Amino acid sequence: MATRIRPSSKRCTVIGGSGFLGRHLVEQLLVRGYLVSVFDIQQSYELPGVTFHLGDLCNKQALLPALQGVSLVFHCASPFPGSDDRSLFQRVNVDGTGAVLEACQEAGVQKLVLTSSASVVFEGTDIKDGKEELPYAKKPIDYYTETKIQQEKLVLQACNEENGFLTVAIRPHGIFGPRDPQLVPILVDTARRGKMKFIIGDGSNLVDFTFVENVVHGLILAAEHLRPKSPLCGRAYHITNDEPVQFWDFMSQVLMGLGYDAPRYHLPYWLVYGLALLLWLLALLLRPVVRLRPTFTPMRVALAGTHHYYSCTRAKQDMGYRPLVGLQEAIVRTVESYPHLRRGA
Ligand SMILES: NC(=O)C1=CN([C@@H]2O[C@H](COP(=O)(O)OP(=O)(O)OC[C@H]3O[C@@H](n4cnc5c(N)ncnc54)[C@H](OP(=O)(O)O)[C@@H]3O)[C@@H](O)[C@H]2O)C=CC1
Ligand SMILES: CC(C)CCC[C@@H](C)[C@H]1CC[C@H]2C3=C(CC[C@]12C)[C@@]1(C)CCC(=O)C[C@@H]1CC3
Repeated sequence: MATRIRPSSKRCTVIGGSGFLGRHLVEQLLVRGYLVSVFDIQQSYELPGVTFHLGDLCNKQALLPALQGVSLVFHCASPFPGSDDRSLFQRVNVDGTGAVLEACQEAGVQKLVLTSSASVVFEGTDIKDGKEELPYAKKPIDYYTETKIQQEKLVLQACNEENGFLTVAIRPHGIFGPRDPQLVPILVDTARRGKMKFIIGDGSNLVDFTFVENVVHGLILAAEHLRPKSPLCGRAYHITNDEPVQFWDFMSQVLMGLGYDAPRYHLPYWLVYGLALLLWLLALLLRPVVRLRPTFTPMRVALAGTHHYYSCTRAKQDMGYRPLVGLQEAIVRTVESYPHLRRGA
């Protein structure tokens, strides 16, 4: 029988630690004195003191060596949300999370902090100051959301104080910041192709965009407040910048900060949503012949044209969460971090 290394409370593993959020988390954990290992399907950087374990999280045997002697695990891995590959989402977010749970328990891990998403309650219609009590989306808007719901349920149900295995889910919304491969790059690419001229709807819809360092702070607070009998056990927490902003104002600030024109002309929401739906169906039908990747997916149009902002009161009460970086400073720091995406660069 393999000998189990005694877990140290400052030793942790970040699954998905090569990704955007995961790498910011790793960097902050090091600053706060943690010993960090990364488990990921790829290695995107090197940092002194960080051990990388490469493998697929769906493979429990591959995970086990990365969890030896570790008391705390952060799970931040997921396929790209814009993908249309249903079986990949099912395999990684659902079956893979099952493997993570089994491996954690087998290795004697005491705490698992999942990065879920506030989108688990989003059905494409307005959410204003949404609390964690909102029911999961009955008709999830895409495969990403569908499998993030199942993933969160699996993780929260696995919380078992008697067995000494505690779990909590953090639900960020619209993460942005330096090195984000999604929000700013997609926005700039759309602008460079001349498709960022239109505002979907009347432009007054409020949303949450959350600076990556605030999400990291929420994840670490969650880990540190997750103890036997604490209110965090088996619960979900919204983490936002606590400063809802008009979607199109935010987009315009980022675009103008990088030297692009802000969108000006309005298009009716339902028209654009209907077109996005048609395009999505067409892409599905043509998939055996050609792989179309529409920029304006139904999910993105819904996110661009509705209110979706969430209350983080529960996180404030139970773990003393406050955003560390305000929205304006976060936008400036983000824009400055993308010199290569500036107009004309
Ligand atoms: N970005 C956002 O706005 C939001 C993100 N989230 C959640 O935050 C988490 C982190 O997201 P983010 O940092 O943006 O995503 P990234 O894609 O940047 O990071 C995810 C990492 O996980 C890796 N990965 C994917 N599949 C596997 C696998 N089977 N085994 C091991 N590693 C794997 C990825 O590798 P590769 O790149 O090669 O696939 C990547 O390195 C996710 O759980 C996401 O659902 C929640 C709310 C908002
Ligand atoms: C083309 C434009 C209409 C929109 C360009 C920006 C979008 C790429 C982003 C705006 C809101 C973002 C967002 C996510 C991904 C990137 C955006 C669609 C998520 C879907 C990422 C994963 C989540 O868990 C929820 C996020 C909500 C906001």
